[in-house]
Amino acid sequence: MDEILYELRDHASGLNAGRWDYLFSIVKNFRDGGPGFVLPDRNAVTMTAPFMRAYTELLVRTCHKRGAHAIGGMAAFIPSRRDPEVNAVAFDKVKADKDREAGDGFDGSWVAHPDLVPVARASFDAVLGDRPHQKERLREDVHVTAAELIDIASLDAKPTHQGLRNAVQVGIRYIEAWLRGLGAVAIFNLMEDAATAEISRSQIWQWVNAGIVFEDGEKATADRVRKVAAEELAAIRAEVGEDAFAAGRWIQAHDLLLKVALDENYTEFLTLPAYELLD
Ligand SMILES: CC(=O)SCCNC(=O)CCNC(=O)[C@H](O)C(C)(C)COP(=O)(O)OP(=O)(O)OC[C@H]1O[C@@H](n2cnc3c(N)ncnc32)[C@H](O)[C@@H]1OP(=O)(O)O
Ligand SMILES: O=CC(=O)O
Repeated sequence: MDEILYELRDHASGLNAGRWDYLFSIVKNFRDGGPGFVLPDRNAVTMTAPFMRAYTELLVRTCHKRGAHAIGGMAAFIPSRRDPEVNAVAFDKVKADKDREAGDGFDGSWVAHPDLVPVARASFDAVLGDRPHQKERLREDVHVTAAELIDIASLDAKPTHQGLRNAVQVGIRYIEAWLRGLGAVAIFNLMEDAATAEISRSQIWQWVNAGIVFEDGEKATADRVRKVAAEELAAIRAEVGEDAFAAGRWIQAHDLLLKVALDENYTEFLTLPAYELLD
């Protein structure tokens, strides 16, 4: 982070804790690093996981040492103007996330949706008051080692069959939207973008290649992934109806997900083969 700030010194005002890109980088770079690097279901890796906390606190310390702003990351929860229950969950989750960031020393944050601006603002105002930032908090109490930044083995959670299904669902739905020109999409009330879709397909790749055994005693195999993907494609077809299914790019999305999740040679970015499918 010191090097990034140095190189961008004439252009950057701070660093953003891009949590999803960070998580994708971790899965991607350590995908075949052995059992100690197998991540549990994506939704079980929250910002309070020790290695995520370590990296965000180090970001605050590094930025403030250099006089740069530490900018918080994007919580995935999307509010809904139509569903008060979904809205309440999103507001609660985002409030907890922004309270943590403001308490940890971030100077501001990033939100996915305009309705979350007042939520984030309230969390930061409670800590900052009238101050525009808290760069004077140097966080010299933060001492993070390289090992702590990748301490995945300390996570309690394990990959689950439902986590595999969710990764397949999100992967197909996101790639289908991407092929129609969308970059960020709300799926199951969570913000999905290329980084979160990359996490989903890379986790499938990692679980299959590591031969993970799920809680039901079944192994993660390519056949199991294909079966789940076929079931999910059928469920989507029933959900959207024949006309919308035919008008969408569902089959291409299904096929591409299987390719980037199961090909023995891990594809560097899922968007590379996806670009070849664009009109
Ligand atoms: C993980 C990462 O890498 S994060 C970085 C990439 N991700 C992003 O930037 C996500 C940005 N957010 C979004 O794209 C959207 O909020 C979505 C796709 C998640 C949800 O969008 P929608 O389904 O359109 O949300 P919704 O219907 O509630 O929108 C309500 C209104 O707010 C607008 N809106 C929603 N998000 C945004 C935004 N980020 N900025 C400006 N306006 C927005 C909508 O256009 C809509 O406006 P309208 O009432 O005039 O039509
Ligand atoms: O780019 C944003 C992120 O959270 O990753």
